[in-house]
Amino acid sequence: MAKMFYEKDCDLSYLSGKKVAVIGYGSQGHAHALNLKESGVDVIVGLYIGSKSWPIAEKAGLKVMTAADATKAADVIMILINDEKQAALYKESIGPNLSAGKALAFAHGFNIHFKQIIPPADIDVFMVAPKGPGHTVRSQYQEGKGVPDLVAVYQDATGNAMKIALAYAAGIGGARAGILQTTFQEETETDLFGEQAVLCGGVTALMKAGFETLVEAGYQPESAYFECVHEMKLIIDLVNRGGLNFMRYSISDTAEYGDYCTGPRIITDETKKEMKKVLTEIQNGTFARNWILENQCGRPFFNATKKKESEQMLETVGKDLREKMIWSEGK
Ligand SMILES: NC(=O)C1=CN([C@@H]2O[C@H](COP(=O)(O)OP(=O)(O)OC[C@H]3O[C@@H](n4cnc5c(N)ncnc54)[C@H](OP(=O)(O)O)[C@@H]3O)[C@@H](O)[C@H]2O)C=CC1
Ligand SMILES: CC[C@](O)(C(C)=O)C(=O)O
Ligand SMILES: [Mg+2]
Ligand SMILES: [Mg+2]
Repeated sequence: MAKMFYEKDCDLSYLSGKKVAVIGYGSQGHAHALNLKESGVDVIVGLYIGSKSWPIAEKAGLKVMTAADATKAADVIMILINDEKQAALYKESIGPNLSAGKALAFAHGFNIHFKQIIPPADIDVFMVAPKGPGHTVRSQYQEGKGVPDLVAVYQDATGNAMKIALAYAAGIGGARAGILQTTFQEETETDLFGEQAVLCGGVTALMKAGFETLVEAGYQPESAYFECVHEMKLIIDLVNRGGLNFMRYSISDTAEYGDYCTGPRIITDETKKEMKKVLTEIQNGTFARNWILENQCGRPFFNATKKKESEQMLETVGKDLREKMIWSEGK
């Protein structure tokens, strides 16, 4: 049984009298910094001179400095810049400014697990990984809710690493939803697998294939968009609320019969075999090596695919439909 923590298990006072540096102010960075600040934590933001995030963080009322200065000033340093840039920043600005008893924190285990960052033994190293996008970590917190977090301790130099991690997770709102104890290895491998095979790669490929099948058969692209893309969230909201059972209670019996007959024809044994291959390539480091190399040679595949994907019909049709929705007015 997984070990879970909730608000009653977390003591925010483990961050009292401590300064937390949030390095990076993007999707996760803005959410962690603002949620912690509103939870009463002393937060600073670490960026680089010329960063486009710098004025945005300052406008939100946060004290901003370079990553090196923020590391010097803080007791807890949470690295929230892009995974592929973390090793270089650590080497240049963070590592040289760490001292015994500080804590280094991550929201994803990639750089520790794949040994791109090797911290000194006299500091705490922990992870608080929200299981959701940064903008949702922020909006859920503002609504009095939270996104579940995974926590893990890689090094416990002070003896308090887990207590500090739980306080941090509570400070960003995770304890309202549930905090699950894990390891850097489990978080890294499951997160990479989930985003590639299911949440991002799997879902977009499924929506695209459905959209294209309908359009190629002569149906209106707008109709295909509503059916295979827009409605996805509405169906998933029901799963989120009450599981597959509640979704199947809400949909028609016709849809439920089609779900049972056709689902296994779309996601077949072959698909599961490929999923296992994807997982193996994550576990044996092939994916990490490819991603690091892709960055070292200027991201040719990433950039070309991003351009092609952003120009596809599904995107242009969807943009037009979303702009005409009543709640989009004035945006
Ligand atoms: N996105 C998400 O929802 C999730 C992300 N994570 C993890 O969180 C971490 C952060 O990812 P994410 O929030 O997506 O990152 P983003 O790409 O959204 O933001 C990166 C931020 O880092 C800044 N930055 C880039 N390079 C440097 C540098 N050299 N020095 C200082 N600041 C720098 C950027 O500034 P500028 O604006 O100038 O580019 C920007 O503010 C990653 O480890 C990721 O795996 C975990 C869970 C979910
Ligand atoms: C699903 C993608 C994610 O893992 C996340 C939002 O949890 C990420 O790396 O952004
Ligand atoms: Mg994730
Ligand atoms: Mg991820």
